[in-house]
Amino acid sequence: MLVRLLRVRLAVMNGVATMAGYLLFPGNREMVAAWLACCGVGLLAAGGSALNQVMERDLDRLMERTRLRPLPQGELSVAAATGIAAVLVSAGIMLLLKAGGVLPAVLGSAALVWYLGVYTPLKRRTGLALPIGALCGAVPPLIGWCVAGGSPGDPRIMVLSGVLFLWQMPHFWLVQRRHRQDYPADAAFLPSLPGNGEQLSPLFGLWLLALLAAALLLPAFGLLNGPAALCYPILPLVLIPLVLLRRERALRGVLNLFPLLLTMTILWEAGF
Ligand code: HEM
Ligand SMILES: CC(C)=CCC/C(C)=C/CC/C(C)=C/COP(=O)(O)OP(=O)(O)O
Repeated sequence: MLVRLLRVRLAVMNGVATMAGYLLFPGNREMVAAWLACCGVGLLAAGGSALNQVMERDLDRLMERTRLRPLPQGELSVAAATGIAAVLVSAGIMLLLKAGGVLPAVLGSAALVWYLGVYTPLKRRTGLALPIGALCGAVPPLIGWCVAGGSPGDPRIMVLSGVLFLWQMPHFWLVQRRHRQDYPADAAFLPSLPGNGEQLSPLFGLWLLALLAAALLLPAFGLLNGPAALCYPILPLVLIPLVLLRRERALRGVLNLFPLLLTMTILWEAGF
């Protein structure tokens, strides 16, 4: 039940993205702080998921994909879910404070407020909620970078956060297409985004090309060198034939792994 409430895989992947930001910063390898940051972000994302489900329990009841979640199923009360979220969010903020001081904790709190206070309400009104919500999803690498000693305005971390920002749109569009029955064109909530027809919309392909171009900025900016930079283009280039062959299930699987595979390349570059 808690796995469904906390969306553990999504929370863990946000922790992985935090590690990518930490390892991208050259030199610093204080791994205790790195792990504290990863766990802090993961706890914040998990707590955010629980509060998001408290706020969306009416919508979750309507969708096939979400109707089995603990609140629509009556497995958990609103008070209990809110209490669990409060513990997780408090713990997450404390871990970020311990990992890197006030700035990471403020960034994490701001991302959480954006997710719950901007993205979640906007979802009911406009499909533009997606790119707006993707801003908070691009914050985890920034948190890792700042914990490692980087400056939040450094172009190098802007490239990595920008890649994660761009990735979130095709990531969600494929989820939405997989559950298209939950997103009818006339949905009173969560208006469908372009690209929800039978075929993948040209917008999906264009957005994926933008993601690939942004991803290739990492070796281009010297953020990846040596063998990691040589092998790295394989990662985004695998996506192109999957789109052309319309292998959506494989495309969704590879795309969902994209943040993990990107982090592993940065881990390789960092000499682990
Ligand atoms: C606006 C941004 C995003 C939206 C709208 C979005 C939407 C979704 C949705 C609807 C699901 C399916 C969840 C379910 O059915 O229970 C999902 C799954 C997932 N998301 Fe996202 N997501 C976003 C950002 C992110 C970010 C930033 C990450 C991590 C870096 C992430 C990682 C994942 C993972 C790992 C899964 C589970 C995939 C699986 O179960 O195989 N997502 N996302
Ligand atoms: C540091 C920190 C807290 C960063 C934020 C990480 C984070 C929670 C990003 C948002 C991910 C997201 C929009 C998930 C989809 O929610 P949804 O409500 O659209 O999914 P649903 O349709 O399955 O309910």
